[in-house]
Amino acid sequence: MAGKAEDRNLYDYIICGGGTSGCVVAGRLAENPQVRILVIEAGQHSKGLESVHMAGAWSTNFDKETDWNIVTPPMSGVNSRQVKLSRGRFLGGSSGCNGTLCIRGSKQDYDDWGLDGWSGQEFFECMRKAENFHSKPWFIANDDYHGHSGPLHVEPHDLAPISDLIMESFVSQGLPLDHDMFTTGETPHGCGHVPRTVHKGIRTTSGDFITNGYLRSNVTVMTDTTVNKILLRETSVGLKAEGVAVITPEGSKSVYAKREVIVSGGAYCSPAILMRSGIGPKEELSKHGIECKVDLPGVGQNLLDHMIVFMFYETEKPGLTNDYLVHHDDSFKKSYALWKEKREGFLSTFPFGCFAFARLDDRLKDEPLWKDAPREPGRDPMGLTPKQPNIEFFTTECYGGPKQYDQYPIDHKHAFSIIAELFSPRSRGSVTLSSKDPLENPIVDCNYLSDPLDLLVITEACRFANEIITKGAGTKDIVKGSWPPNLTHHTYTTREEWIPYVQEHGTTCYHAAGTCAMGKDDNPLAVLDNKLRVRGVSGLRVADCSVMPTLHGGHTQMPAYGIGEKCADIIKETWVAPQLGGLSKL
Ligand SMILES: Cc1cc2nc3c(=O)[nH]c(=O)nc-3n(C[C@H](O)[C@H](O)[C@H](O)COP(=O)(O)OP(=O)(O)OC[C@H]3O[C@@H](n4cnc5c(N)ncnc54)[C@H](O)[C@@H]3O)c2cc1C
Repeated sequence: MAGKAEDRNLYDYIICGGGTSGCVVAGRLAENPQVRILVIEAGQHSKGLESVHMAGAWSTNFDKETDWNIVTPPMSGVNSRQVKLSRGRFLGGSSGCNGTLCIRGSKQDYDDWGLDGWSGQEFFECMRKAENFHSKPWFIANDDYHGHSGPLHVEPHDLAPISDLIMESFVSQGLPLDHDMFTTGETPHGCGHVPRTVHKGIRTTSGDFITNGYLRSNVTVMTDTTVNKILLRETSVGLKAEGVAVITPEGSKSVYAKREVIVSGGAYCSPAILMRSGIGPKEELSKHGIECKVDLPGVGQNLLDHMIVFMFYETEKPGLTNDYLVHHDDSFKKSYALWKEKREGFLSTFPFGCFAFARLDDRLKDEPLWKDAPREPGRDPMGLTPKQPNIEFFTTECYGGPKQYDQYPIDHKHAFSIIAELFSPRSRGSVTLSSKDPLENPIVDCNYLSDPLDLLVITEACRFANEIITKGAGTKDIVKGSWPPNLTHHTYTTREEWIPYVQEHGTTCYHAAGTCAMGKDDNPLAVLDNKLRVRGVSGLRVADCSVMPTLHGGHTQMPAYGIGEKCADIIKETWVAPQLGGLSKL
C-alpha cells in the first residue's frame, strides 16, 4: 500500500472515467463529507466547452480531442462499411454530447436481467432519483415517475410544426398518443413526447453532479489524465484493487484507493481498462503480452448497440421544418446570437421531434423467418413480451445527423427525417485491445445485422416508417419525395426493397452496452456480480453502460444515470451509519 510520501495520492474511492455514470457515483458518494474521492478523466473539464452547454452544437464535439474517435472495422452485415462511434471525451462524457433524450425503457426490460436489486421497479427508482423534472403547461406528465430533487434538469421539448404533423400521422397509422409514455415505459405501441436533458436553454450533464451547485471539496477531479490500468495486489484473501496507474500531461504516476476503485470508462473503454490490468479473456491478453491475473472470458464480449436507420424526406411547404433556422442564408449566425444572448432558439435544444414505440407482431406474423423462429413461452423471437416494443421511431425537425449526412437543404429547401431503431438486437459485437498502449483506442466491432432476425425487424420497421410519412394523415400531402432528391425510398412498398437501404445506411444510435456485463454465478461470461463487483478481485467495481447484460428498449443515458445512482447506493450499504461516526465497515 502507498507509503507516507504518497499520502496526497491516497483517496477513499477512485473513479476511472468522469462520464455519465462516473460523475453520478462521485457526486453521491461525496454527500458524505468524510469520504475523499478522486475522479480521473481522460478529456478536459467541460465548464468552458460551449459545444457541451449548447445542445444544438452536439456534433461540433466530434472528430477532435473531445471525441474518442473510435471507428469500427468493415462490418459484413452493413456492406463492409465502417461506422464512426463517437463518445464524449471530457468531464460529463457522452452525457455532454448526446441527443438529450430521456427514454427509460420498460420495467420488463430490467426484470429480464433476473438480478437481485435490479428489478424494473427498483431500477426506475434509481433513474427517478437522478432527475429534476420541469414540466410545461401543455405536457401531460405522469408525476409518479418523475423525480424533482436530482441534479439532472429535464424538460419536455416544444415541437416544430413538422412534428405536430408527424404525430398526427403516427396516430392515423394506429399509434395512439400517450404524452409521457417514454418515461413510464407502459405503452409499447403508441406515440408521445420525449423529455430532454435541457433546461432554460442549457444542456444538463452528469458533470452537474460534481460541479456548479454540487461542487464539493471532498471531490478531486483530475482531467487530461488517462487511466492506464488498475493496480492489483495479492493479499491473503485474493487479489485486491489498491490503486490506478495513470498518464498525466506531466508523465506517469500512481494514485491509491483505501476503499475501492470504480471503473466508469463506458462500454468501449471500461473493458479495455480491465484487459490492460490483466482482467479478461486469457488468450486475448496473451496476444498483447499482458499477464492474465483473472481469466474473465466475458470482458469485451457481448457488445450491444441499437442500430438506427435515417430516412429523409423533402417538403416544399415552408415553415414546417426548422431548416430555415440553421441551413438557410445566415440563419445559423442569427440562431447562435440568439442562444448567446437569451439561451433561446434553435440551438437551445436538440432538433429531434416526436417519437413512437411499436410492436410488429401483426406485420411480421406471415414472415417465414419470424413464424419459424424458436421462442420462449410468452415471448417473440427477439425475446420480448407483448409489453415491450420491437422498435422505436424518432424524427428530426430539420435535415441533419451524423456527419455522413451532409446534403444540407440550402437554397430554401426543407427536409426532415423519420428514424427506425431496432430494439432487443440479437447480433453481438466485441471490444478487443489493439495494443496494451493506453493511448491507443480499442478495436470495436459492432457486428451489426449478423443475425437475420435483426435485418428482418429493422427492414419491416423502415417499411412501416415510410408508410407513416407517405400515407399518414398529417404528412401524406406535404411530402415532395425522398431527400436528397436522387433517392427514391418514398416509393418503396415491399420490405425487400428496404434491405439494401438498411445495409447502406444503418448506423449507430450510440447505445453501446454489455461489455462488462453483470450476471449470475453460473454464467461463465458474467464479468460482474449483481453488486457491480468484478469477479475475482476485491475493491473493484464497474459502473457504466457496460454492466447491462441486455439492452433495454429505450436510450441509454437514463440507465447510465440510474447505474451511477445504484452503484453509489450499493457502496453506501458497505458503510456503517454516518451518525454512528464512521465509514469503517466494508
Ligand atoms: C452522439 C451521441 C448521442 C446520444 N444520444 C442519446 C440520447 O439522446 N439519449 C440517450 O439516452 N442516450 C444517448 N446517447 C447514449 C448515452 O449518452 C450513453 O450511453 C451514456 O451517456 C454512456 O454513459 P457511460 O457512463 O456508460 O459512458 P460515458 O458517458 O461515455 O463516460 C465514459 C467516460 O470515461 C472517460 N474515459 C474512458 N476511458 C478513460 C480512460 N482510460 N481514462 C480516463 N477516462 C476515461 C471518457 O472520456 C468519458 O468521460 C448518445 C451518445 C452519443 C455519443
